[in-house]
Amino acid sequence: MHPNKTVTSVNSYLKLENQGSIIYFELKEQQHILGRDRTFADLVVPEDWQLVGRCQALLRKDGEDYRIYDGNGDKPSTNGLYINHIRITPESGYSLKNDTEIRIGHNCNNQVVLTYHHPAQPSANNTHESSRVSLKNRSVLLGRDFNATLPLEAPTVSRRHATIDTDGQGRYILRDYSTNGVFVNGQKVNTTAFLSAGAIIRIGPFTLVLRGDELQILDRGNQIRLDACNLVIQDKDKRRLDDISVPIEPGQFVALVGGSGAGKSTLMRTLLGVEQTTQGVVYLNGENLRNNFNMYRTHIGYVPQDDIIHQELTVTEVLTYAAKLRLPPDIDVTQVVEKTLQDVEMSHRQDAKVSELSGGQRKRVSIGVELLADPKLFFLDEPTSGLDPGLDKKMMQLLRKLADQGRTVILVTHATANIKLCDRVVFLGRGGRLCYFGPPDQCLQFFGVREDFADIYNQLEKAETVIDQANKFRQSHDYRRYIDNHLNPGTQSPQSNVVNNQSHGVSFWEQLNILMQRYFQIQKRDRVNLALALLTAPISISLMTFAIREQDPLILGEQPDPALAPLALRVLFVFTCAALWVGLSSSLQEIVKESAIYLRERLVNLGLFAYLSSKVAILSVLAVLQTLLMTAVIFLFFKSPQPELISWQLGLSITTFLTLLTSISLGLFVSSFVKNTSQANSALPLLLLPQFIFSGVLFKMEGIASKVSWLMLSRWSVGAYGALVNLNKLVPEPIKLPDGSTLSQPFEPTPIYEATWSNLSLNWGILCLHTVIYLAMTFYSQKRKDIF
Ligand SMILES: Nc1ncnc2c1ncn2[C@@H]1O[C@H](COP(=O)(O)OP(=O)(O)OP(=O)(O)O)[C@@H](O)[C@H]1O
Repeated sequence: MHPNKTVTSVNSYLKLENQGSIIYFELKEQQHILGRDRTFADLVVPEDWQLVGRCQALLRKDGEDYRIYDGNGDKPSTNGLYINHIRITPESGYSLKNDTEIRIGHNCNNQVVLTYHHPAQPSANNTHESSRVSLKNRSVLLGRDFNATLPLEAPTVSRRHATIDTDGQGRYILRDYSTNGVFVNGQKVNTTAFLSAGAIIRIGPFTLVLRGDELQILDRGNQIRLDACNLVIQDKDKRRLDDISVPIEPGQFVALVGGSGAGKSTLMRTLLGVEQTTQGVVYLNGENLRNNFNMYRTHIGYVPQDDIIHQELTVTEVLTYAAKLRLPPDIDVTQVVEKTLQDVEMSHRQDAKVSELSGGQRKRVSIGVELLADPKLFFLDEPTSGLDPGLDKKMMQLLRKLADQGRTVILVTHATANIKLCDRVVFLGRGGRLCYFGPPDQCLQFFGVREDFADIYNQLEKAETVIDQANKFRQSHDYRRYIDNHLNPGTQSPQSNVVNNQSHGVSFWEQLNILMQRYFQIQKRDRVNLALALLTAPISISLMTFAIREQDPLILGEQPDPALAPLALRVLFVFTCAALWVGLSSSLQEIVKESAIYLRERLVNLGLFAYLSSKVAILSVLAVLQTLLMTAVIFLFFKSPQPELISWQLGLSITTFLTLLTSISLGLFVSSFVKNTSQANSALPLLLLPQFIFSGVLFKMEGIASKVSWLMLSRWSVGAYGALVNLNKLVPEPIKLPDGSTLSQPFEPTPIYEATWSNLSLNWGILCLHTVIYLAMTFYSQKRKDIF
């Protein structure tokens, strides 16, 4: 049969489509071979259809229809045959029914679509969703909207995601209105893009192609296969992954197991695309994952070992904030959250605080957070660690259910009691060696073990045994059956070298608003901490009144008093110390305590600027409240001086607020680089003591010490308080002794406390400068954690 010829036969036939060119083949014989080489094939495609192998597929009559096998039915073809991204093998083949669509090659940018038709049979393809639309002389709307010309239903797609129109010169122009963006030929569209012939458009999980005047859905993204090919990670003196290849089909539930330190987490991070390999590539549906990470970041769910949820929020709040951050603003968040609660079987605990949940329930909520965007590829790092056997079983059953719904689920686990629920087991030995890949039952057989997986761990204790087992597996029939026959090395599509610049999805202001609301809620819920943050400084300052009793240290009395100025300085120093202390304690934990959540959200779409701004904004509000309480106590217990420059109330409030803000910024900076909360706690004395020593209050700053004191915010804070109070004026004139000498003053006037506008603004200005520098360093420190 010839290209584009009308089919009138009642016999079954194949339609092959390659980038818009179509060929038909009638099927009449008991057996056919499809390929590029006439010596093997009777259904011969043109030589320039390079994607089709010389012997691509074998078709054998099977009742009224045919069964198709990859390659020659014995050896697999290079580019493979795929049905819904699942590879058809040479051994078992696939039974064709009328309208079955099979793809040669699995990268949808570069594949031949083979459709089997049998006019006398009912259609096997019972989806009535529209998969193509004409662009001619019309404006086309793409999105979740009910009235969209081409409806694309997925949570990561906006209601009005994009439009395509014709410009005056007959070109098609795409306009992006979405939250999660549009990619054309792998490049993120910046508002508008012209579409060239054959352009590949990615919207959420959907892949579309422009063919002539028609837009076709190539792939709905509801199935993801993963091919890891020859992965090697070699550090200087150590191999962490040793030439690992594994094919993972859509809908499979796969466990990564092995002894401690074998490399399970490393392999998972590599499959997830966040670990750089020395050699080898991970392909998702045939595309290089790392090169296209930006396109896939919203389609991959990842539950790390640490919980990715805030303890202070309720289950519903956790899911609602996560949905608002990750999904388009036009989505019905309540509905999505309700469905997710049902999926993870947590509806009955929706109003409970996360801190009140059991370990297993917390894990379910973390899984729920990741399910919000309905990812088709799902990774979990030890989701059952710390759970009792009953909860372990329940968790594994939940993951099985998720895989049965069409998701590809990959987990690292040490608990093997329920591993039989998995479709595939990846057994790793020390040094990242692949000792087995295949179904769990056959894993036991392969290692000659009856029923306990623990016996395999014992077998693989010695390094030599691991090498022997890895070699044995590579030579085995299982390797050919479960790896060679299914693996697809993928194709490098022309647009695969995309710069992975982070797409922020939800806009900066929306993210800031959501993050501020969430952070405010968390602060509000932590009542004890909030009370301590607000009351510590006022209580400490009021206690000072017992120490100084009846004296009014900030007011110049009628009698010259040589002890007044040092006392005033000590009082002002306590104001500074109190502000410094509470500022640092309010902020030191704030980044490090949620680092697991930050890293996960950052990998999806969290904007760093929005994140830090939300911290600074809420902590500034806290600083305002702290300032109000501190100044109120100071007014209550200390007689107010009459400064010459600015009113005492205003000057005191500004200086206190700036001291708090600067110490908060310093605390955030430290919080951004310490490894855990106990390191953050230990850092507090280390931060405070130099501030005390180099403040210029306890010791006279000379030589190098005076330079160091410039770096101390305490020096500038006391300087500003001193200038306001006019500390120098409190020092009495030097007393002349009868012998003509002068009595040395206990406190010498210094320019640091000079009551001039220039001195006051210098002190305030440098406090602001410190704030800006600490925040910039925090930004940089957080940025360095970025994987891309
Ligand atoms: N970032 C890294 N840089 C260098 N070496 C690393 C890194 N992460 C892990 N390793 C090393 O790689 C090896 C594998 O570690 P990995 O955490 O993947 O093992 P695992 O099988 O997950 O162990 P466990 O079950 O104890 O969590 C270990 O020897 C570990 O010390």
